[in-house]
Amino acid sequence: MAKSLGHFSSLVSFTKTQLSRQCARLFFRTSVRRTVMRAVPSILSPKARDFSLPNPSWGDEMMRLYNHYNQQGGVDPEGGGEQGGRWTRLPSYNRSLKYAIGGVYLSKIIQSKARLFTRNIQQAGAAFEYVVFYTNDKQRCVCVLQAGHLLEGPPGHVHGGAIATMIDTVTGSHASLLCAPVMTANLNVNYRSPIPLGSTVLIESTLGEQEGRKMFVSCKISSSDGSKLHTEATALFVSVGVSHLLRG
Ligand SMILES: CCCCCCCCCC(=O)SCCNC(=O)CCNC(=O)[C@H](O)C(C)(C)COP(=O)(O)OP(=O)(O)OC[C@H]1O[C@@H](n2cnc3c(N)ncnc32)[C@H](O)[C@@H]1OP(=O)(O)O
Repeated sequence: MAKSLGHFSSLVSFTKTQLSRQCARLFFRTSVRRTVMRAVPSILSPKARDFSLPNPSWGDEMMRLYNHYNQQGGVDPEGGGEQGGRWTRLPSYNRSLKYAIGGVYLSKIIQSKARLFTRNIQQAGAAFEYVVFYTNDKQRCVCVLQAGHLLEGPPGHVHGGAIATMIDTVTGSHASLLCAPVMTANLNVNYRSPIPLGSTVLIESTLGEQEGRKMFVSCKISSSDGSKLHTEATALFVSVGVSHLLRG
């Protein structure tokens, strides 16, 4: 009797062990399958969100200027000829890496949590809402910026660091159009009049001299009707090899 009870209890414990192993295997397989099923479409997805397209947070002035530059080839009201006078919208992603060939895939593998400073706020309209256009000859860029409430510096006005960030972004995007990758070597900013929080302004970037790897760019920020000058800046960009970025 004692012997058969012993057999029974060892059979029960054997069955329990088998069952728990089977369950563990099943759970592992299911959870791995679930993880893979979730990850694969995102890794294979060829599309990155383009942040420079309108969203519901864009106000009337932002939309008016977006349409002005985007529609009908966005003919430059100041002229500049057929070649230089038409505007093309620059797409905008939340990582610089996504601009490279295969970058959308790479960005999911390399430092996958990294995000471009100006495109990392979840709430639309809270910080930097902007779109950049460039002329066909790539000599000029214009950015329409709507400055959200999270960019406050002095009460009711935009933080100087946020303004410098946008100047770096626009002139940097401009220089990148000509020779990527580039890094900012020098940035000089003159703040002439404060930018009201929530307002829409124009950031204009003009290509200056190019000397070897160096690109000089000038920039100004003005009110959307052009009546007030807010900021003037100059920047120097140096084109670098990819190895410079990997070295850190
Ligand atoms: C599409 C994506 C959209 C996103 C746009 C966002 C744009 C954001 C851009 C950034 O914010 S980059 C981050 C801030 N910048 C840095 O962290 C750069 C740090 N500095 C460096 O990595 C190097 O110093 C630099 C790449 C700028 C230059 O190093 P190099 O070893 O490649 O060049 P080198 O020092 O030999 O200098 C090359 C030329 O530039 C000149 N140069 C370099 N730094 C300078 C400087 N600070 N002022 C004036 N000239 C400078 C230098 O004199 C020389 O002139 P010459 O060829 O005539 O001799």
